[in-house]
Amino acid sequence: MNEKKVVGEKAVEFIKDGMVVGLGTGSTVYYTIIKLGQLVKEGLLIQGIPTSVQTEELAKKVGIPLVHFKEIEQIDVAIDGADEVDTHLNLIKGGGGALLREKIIAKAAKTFIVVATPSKMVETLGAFRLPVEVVPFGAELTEKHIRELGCDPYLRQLEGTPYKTDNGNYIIDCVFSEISEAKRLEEKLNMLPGVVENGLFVGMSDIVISLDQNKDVMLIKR
Ligand SMILES: O=C(CO)[C@H](O)[C@H](O)COP(=O)(O)O
Repeated sequence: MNEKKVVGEKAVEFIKDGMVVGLGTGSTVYYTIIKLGQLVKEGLLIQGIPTSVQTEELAKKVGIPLVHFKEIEQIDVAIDGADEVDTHLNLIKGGGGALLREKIIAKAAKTFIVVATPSKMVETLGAFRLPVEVVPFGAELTEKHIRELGCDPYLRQLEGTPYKTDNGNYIIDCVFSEISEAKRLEEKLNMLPGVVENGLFVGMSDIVISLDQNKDVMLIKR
């Protein structure tokens, strides 16, 4: 069973004609986007807003019409994956480096749906390294300040050089053994000069689509 495909495709059931849809990034929401492309070919009328260059290219390839922020009044539904989902439906995101655009779009959406295989479901956030997007200027200093919040920070690398996001920034992946106060940490990180955004999504998810112990689709609502 392809779990990512099952949960990813389930999300399209929430999409109706006329909606503006935030399109997330990653290998789970990939299946949502492919399925939406099929439905568009069959006559579904939607407009998409991608959260990354990678998703923009995929959406164009499968024929989902895209729209710019200035042309819309609201985003009806945003669908995205996650790296961890806790029991309060708080998330760590950004494993694919798209956390800033993902958070902007999730925040703007009336309904934010997360597609997550059971391996992403955790009691407490923190086993996955928390991605923090920082501006390149003074990144060494920003990293030092992040370390002072109690984590081991690692500047993300790609082929021997610092990984760059679609926004031209760096990602610092932070090992916190356990994140007990996610909202407080989210705020503390974002108050540091040089930090653009971090991958904690607290109180943002409306629905999480996953699988139960029998591998049946499960909807968890806030
Ligand atoms: O936050 C993300 C990208 O920035 C992804 O949604 C997250 O990494 C999950 O990806 P995948 O579905 O490939 O496991």
